[in-house]
Amino acid sequence: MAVYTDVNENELGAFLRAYPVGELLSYKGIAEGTENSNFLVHASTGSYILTLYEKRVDKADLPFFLGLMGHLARKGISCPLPVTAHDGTVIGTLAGRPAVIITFLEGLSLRRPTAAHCAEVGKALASLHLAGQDFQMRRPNALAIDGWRKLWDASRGRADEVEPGLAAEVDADFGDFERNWPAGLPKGIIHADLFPDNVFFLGEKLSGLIDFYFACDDLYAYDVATCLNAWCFEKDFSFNLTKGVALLAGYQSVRPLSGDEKAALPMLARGSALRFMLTRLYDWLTIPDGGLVMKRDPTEYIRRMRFHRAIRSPSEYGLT
Ligand SMILES: Nc1ncnc2c1ncn2[C@@H]1O[C@H](COP(=O)(O)OP(=O)(O)O)[C@@H](O)[C@H]1O
Ligand SMILES: N[C@@H](CCOP(=O)(O)O)C(=O)O
Repeated sequence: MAVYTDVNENELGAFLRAYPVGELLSYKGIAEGTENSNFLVHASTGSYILTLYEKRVDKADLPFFLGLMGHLARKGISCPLPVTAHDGTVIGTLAGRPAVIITFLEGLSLRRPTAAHCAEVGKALASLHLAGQDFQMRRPNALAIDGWRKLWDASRGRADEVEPGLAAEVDADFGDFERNWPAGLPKGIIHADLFPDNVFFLGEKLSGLIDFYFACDDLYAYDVATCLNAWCFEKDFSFNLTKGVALLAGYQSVRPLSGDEKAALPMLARGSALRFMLTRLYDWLTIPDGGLVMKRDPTEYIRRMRFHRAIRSPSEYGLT
């Protein structure tokens, strides 16, 4: 459920008059998504997405996220383009929330991606990394190790309720990450949340990337590791090597990974699994059942953490 704030027809009609989108024809709330309220808007010039930013997005980050989407769209990445209002601004106010209009992308997100889809995602991720290289704004990753530590401090006391032994397991992991997190690898703009719900396809062809609200500066190979976690595991938590081979080959057909990046993949994939386990665990323990925020199962990412801990060589992900 992702309509936390309701919008009435009159206020939306007035809001839209500030943008070059024509007259409001119809609109409806979009159930998918987690963080913000989203609406599909039909106006006389076409379809748009209206996003109202809710409290978990830091308003100070909006110029970075929206500037990045504009930059990537202009460089040929298929992602939403924020619409500029008649007065030259992009961010307006609607129903008391910061609000924007972005272009609508055609396509569907997939519940069961195939290896062919994984190859497309790998290519798109590498193209995004290259296209972001000359983006001028910077945003440190709020969910790097220090951010993980804050989430863990808030959740550790109840972690064993979710999985007995989890507190000790994650404590040991933190020691490892703090000593061995890779330094000196290529970095730049990363998406940081390129999960299947944020990628659209038309058949086997990738048609768009959305949801740049975790984008930041971090290691490119960390973004690759996040995609391995999000795209290449099956429902039974087994790693699908065919999908790993496809995703990594797709990525490397656009941006080859260095030897150091390849060697770091097991540590990065473990770290990324911990990062998503922690945000899920925090939500699981702090958000009341029946609330508006959709809670995701942290144990799916505990399984991935264990898988990566047992990896002996990056070739086990499908690197050749
Ligand atoms: N530019 C877009 N074009 C088409 N649909 C979109 C677009 N942006 C968002 N959506 C729809 O809105 C949903 C939620 O968007 P998302 O950015 O993932 O929200 P949240 O940040 O709240 O998770 C998506 O799953 C998709 O259905
Ligand atoms: N991809 C994250 C949750 C973030 O949700 P999104 O709707 O903003 O992509 C996870 O799976 O934990």
